Amino acid sequence: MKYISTRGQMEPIEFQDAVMTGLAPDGGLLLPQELPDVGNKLEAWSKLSYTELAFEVIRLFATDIPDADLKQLIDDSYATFEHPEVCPSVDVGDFQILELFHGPTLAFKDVALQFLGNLFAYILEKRGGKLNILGATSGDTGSAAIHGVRGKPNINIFIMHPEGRTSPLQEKQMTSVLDANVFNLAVDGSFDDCQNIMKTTFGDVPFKTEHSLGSVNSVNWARVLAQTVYYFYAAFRTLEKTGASTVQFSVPTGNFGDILAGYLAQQMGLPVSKLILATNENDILTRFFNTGEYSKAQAVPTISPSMDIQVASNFERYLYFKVGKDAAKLVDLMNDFKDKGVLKVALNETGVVDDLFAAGRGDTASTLETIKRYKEQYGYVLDPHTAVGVYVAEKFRSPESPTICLATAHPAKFTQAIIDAIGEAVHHPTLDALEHAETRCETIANDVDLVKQYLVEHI
Ligand SMILES: Cc1ncc(COP(=O)(O)O)c(C=O)c1O
Ligand SMILES: N[C@@H](CCOP(=O)(O)O)C(=O)O
Repeated sequence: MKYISTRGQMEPIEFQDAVMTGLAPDGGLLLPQELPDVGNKLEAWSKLSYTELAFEVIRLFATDIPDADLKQLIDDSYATFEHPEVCPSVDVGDFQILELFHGPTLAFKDVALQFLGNLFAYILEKRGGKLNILGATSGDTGSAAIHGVRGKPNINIFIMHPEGRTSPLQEKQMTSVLDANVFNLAVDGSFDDCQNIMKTTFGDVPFKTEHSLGSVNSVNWARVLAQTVYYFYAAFRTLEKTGASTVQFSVPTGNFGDILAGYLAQQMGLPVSKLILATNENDILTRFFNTGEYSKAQAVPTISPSMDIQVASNFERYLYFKVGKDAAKLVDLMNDFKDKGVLKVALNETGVVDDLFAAGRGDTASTLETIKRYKEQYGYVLDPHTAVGVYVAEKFRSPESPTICLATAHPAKFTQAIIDAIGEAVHHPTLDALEHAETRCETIANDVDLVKQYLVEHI
């Protein structure tokens, strides 16, 4: 399996090169040349454990890693999860809640980043050399990535977060990791600013090459790939439980990485009838799927801070499929967005961009109300991001197709929102243990050159 850039200006490369490259040199995102059709494998796959399934899915894409090595990488990566099923689903009201928060940092990011951390170490051990990771986070990628690579030889990790715009516990999870290879930078700006600094730095190809920069964000193909696995796993559990022939997924969305993984699973043959895209007040993606217009806005802080994003990195991968894999058309659209702050696609005959998607937004009041209602009716506490997904899913219930709502983080990470919703905090021992932890973090202006200078001084 070889990888190409959405912008068409790169020779195809192998999986391990794709993992180390992160963002393509032409500024595009990497995708496999072809997606495999796995329709005839689904029945056999439905009987596998999570790690067995991860092996079968990932080996179709990681064709330059020997099977025995890949199996070991996967087993090591998911041994750190506290639930034996890795990503279990539970019945809550009308929905299946897919709990993706049983990894070390209590968010869905661990599913891919435990694997990616081990994959980086594996590739560096085989090839030699060093890797300097530059990442941007609105709260969860940062700590999951840091926990995936802390203390690993020949890897440094530099994570930028928007100062004061993550939850206090999310910040503590990152800044309390004191390993010498971990650097936290609090940027005076939004997550979009952090992501822009990251992509601009990667866009300076000589600088990126000289300093061996790599990516842990969903820019990295391996992130999206590892996330496709739980769509298959959860669909199998729900299909066998309900006897339905299709499922729908509701996904709280910011950078469009998680829902893209669902889209790819559907394109590969998983019977998904609908992908319900849910945003908070930062609703560029909801507006796009409902109107065909993807137009820039300033991100505002909300109680689901990890989704406070108005430029969605992986949207470019979806758009590439939407324009029929025509790189030139994709580049024109991305240039429109860069130059005019807006890009437009035509609506179909049913008046939407894509019948596979249904999109909606939840605001602060509806998020708090949903958390409260689910606690009162079902004794289940949703985190604020998951609550946005559940709230929007309620509008798109289907009698034939059961809905799986992705629970992307543990509620204990968002103390204030949970107190505001149900009047008391929920706890998790991993987070309680951080109460008196020492922290280390530097503040920095929203300035690409300053970040580059910081990298040069600390690599
Ligand atoms: C808890 C949580 N939910 C949802 C999201 C949105 O996921 P994505 O950015 O892949 O759309 C994020 C951030 O990525 C997150 O941390
Ligand atoms: N919500 C994310 C933002 C970064 O997304 P990624 O999927 O591209 O890493 C976060 O928690 O940092």
